[in-house]
Amino acid sequence: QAAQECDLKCVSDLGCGASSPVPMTPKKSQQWLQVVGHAGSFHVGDYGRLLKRFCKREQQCYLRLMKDALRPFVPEYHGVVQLDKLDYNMMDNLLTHFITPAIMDCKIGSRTYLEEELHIARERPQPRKDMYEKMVAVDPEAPSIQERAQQAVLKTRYMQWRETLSSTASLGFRIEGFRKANEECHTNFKRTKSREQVMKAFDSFVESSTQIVWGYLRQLKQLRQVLETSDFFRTHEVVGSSLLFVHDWTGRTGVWMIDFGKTVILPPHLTLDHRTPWAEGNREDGYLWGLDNLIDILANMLPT
Ligand SMILES: O=P(O)(O)O[C@H]1[C@H](O)[C@@H](OP(=O)(O)O)[C@H](OP(=O)(O)O)[C@@H](OP(=O)(O)O)[C@H]1O
Ligand SMILES: Nc1ncnc2c1ncn2[C@@H]1O[C@H](COP(=O)(O)OP(=O)(O)O)[C@@H](O)[C@H]1O
Repeated sequence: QAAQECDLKCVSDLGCGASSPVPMTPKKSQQWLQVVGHAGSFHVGDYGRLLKRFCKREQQCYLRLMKDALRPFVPEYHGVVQLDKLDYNMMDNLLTHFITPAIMDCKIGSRTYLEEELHIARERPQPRKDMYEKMVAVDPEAPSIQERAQQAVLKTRYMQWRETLSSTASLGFRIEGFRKANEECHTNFKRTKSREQVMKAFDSFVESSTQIVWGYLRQLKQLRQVLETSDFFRTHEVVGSSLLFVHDWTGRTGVWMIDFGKTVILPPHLTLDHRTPWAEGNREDGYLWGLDNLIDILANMLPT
């Protein structure tokens, strides 16, 4: 995807107590690649930073995350900046310290739309033609008679269909796409559903390197431990968020949580364990259930 270098105007700093340190990375041309996600949302900044189109919900999450035990597992957040009259959230570019990295985006959780989106779909249904077209491109038989007549589907219906077609519903995560160091890009995982299919895709991503699998497994277990104690995690419905896996030929690995555009704070009386199955109203997102399955699958890729 195209990304461009830019001169920034800082419109708001971190009023959250997080330090805004002296840049550790020199002001030089930065490398960045987008695996999946909305096109045109990002710009590459200086000093190893990345700009993502401003989303208030995501900003609020990053401000809270900068004060939470999860801080080491998310990109460092540097406030809001303006570029060509548009606002952006500025964060660390996670690829900065890798050499020609391989990158994978894994969407975690058993539900990919917010409960509030379900309410809106009921109150003000807005069938979408673009989603109908994406659906029939994968499976011409998928739409119902009514959907076929309208040539349109509701977003929540499309999202549920994507969940059951992939491993989201059965394993609590799905591979969205990856890019290998040799620039090979793989994004055709809409039907990757079984443990065996996921394992095969993962093996291709790490090019059968046991050392890399070990590295990721260690980091995922650390992340799980921290998630189980995090105040942020206990008090938020985390939907549509991904784990970004990055490694390079030196054997270095890194896993970070990204994309908090659909992560919302819960009402004060409610907390989640992220493992209980979702039933409408309980707000559970299956995040830890998915992470448990992911860890189990990676562990099974190692020699016994
Ligand atoms: O992956 P495909 O099948 O193309 O479907 C996409 C993803 O589910 C996006 O979720 P994410 O951003 O988590 O990857 C979602 O964005 P949001 O739900 O975040 O908006 C898009 O909704 P629209 O942006 O409404 O089209 C939807 O079209
Ligand atoms: N902090 C980051 N550092 C490096 N790459 C990133 C970072 N954030 C996002 N990306 C890249 O951009 C892609 C899309 O990011 P995401 O936040 O999920 O966007 P969207 O909300 O449009 O889905 C990721 O798969 C990854 O390749």
